[in-house]
Amino acid sequence: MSKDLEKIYVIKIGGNVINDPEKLAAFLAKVASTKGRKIVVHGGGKLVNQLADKLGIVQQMVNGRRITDTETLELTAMIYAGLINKKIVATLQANGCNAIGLSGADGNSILAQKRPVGEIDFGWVGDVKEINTLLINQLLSAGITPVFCSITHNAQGQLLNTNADTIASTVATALAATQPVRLVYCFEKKGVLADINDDNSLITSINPEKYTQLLADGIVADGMIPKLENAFAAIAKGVQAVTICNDNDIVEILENAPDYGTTLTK
Ligand SMILES: Nc1ncnc2c1ncn2[C@@H]1O[C@H](COP(=O)(O)OP(=O)(O)O)[C@@H](O)[C@H]1O
Ligand SMILES: CC(=O)N[C@@H](CCC(=O)OP(=O)(O)O)C(=O)O
Repeated sequence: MSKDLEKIYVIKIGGNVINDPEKLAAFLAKVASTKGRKIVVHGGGKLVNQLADKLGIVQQMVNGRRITDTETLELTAMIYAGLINKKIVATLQANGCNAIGLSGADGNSILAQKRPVGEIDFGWVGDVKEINTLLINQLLSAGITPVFCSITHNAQGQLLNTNADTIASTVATALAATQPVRLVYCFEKKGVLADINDDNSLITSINPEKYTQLLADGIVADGMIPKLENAFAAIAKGVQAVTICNDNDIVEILENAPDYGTTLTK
């Protein structure tokens, strides 16, 4: 891999920030101002929870992943691939960043397969099989920022719901085979915290051994579990750097300012 290649940033934004219009607008303005090749990834699980509640569709999460029945799949596709994706793209456009919104079906960008039924039947949840790096690289070369939502497809007409942290990790990993990639998970907290209620308890660095301990001690839970699993998978498969940080700090993180966020190490 040539060291001269310009780094690609894969930036994932979390559901709580998406649900706060002011925070989301401020974050996207910062992303738009970032020079170089970048990819945005989003889910929007919090908004789906709120709407499902209003519609009386009971939701169930297991290890941070949504059990996706047919009604839930339709709701998630409408919200992730529709409203949220288009709002993010429109806001990037308003900030002078030419972006294009994609589900995994668009341009066959992310091919997935339905998760096999094991101990738990996750329903229409997709595990990623293949990333169309050719298409992504063509878009990046044309100066366009791809914006991926967390809906994928199986190439047989079936949409699937895939965790957005997994999309970010697998896109970053696929691109890292040929060029340097930096993966940044942005959410509403300062990073991984030793005490979830204390923003001053930032854990600055985590390796797999420390993760095992944090998990056993119940310090990381819920949506932080798939985030960390995906972060470590990316590091193990060649992504240069992975950080979990606050949405407010994205510029500082991309400029490598010290003391921001949690850095993952091998
Ligand atoms: N140790 C921890 N530090 C920070 N957040 C944690 C921790 N353990 C669990 N969490 C939870 O993980 C959530 C992030 O995962 P998730 O709900 O999937 O959000 P996102 O949409 O940002 O991916 C945080 O909002 C927080 O409630
Ligand atoms: C299978 C699965 O769990 N899919 C996720 C996709 C959205 C997501 O990951 O959204 P956040 O990034 O906001 O958490 C879900 O429906 O919640």
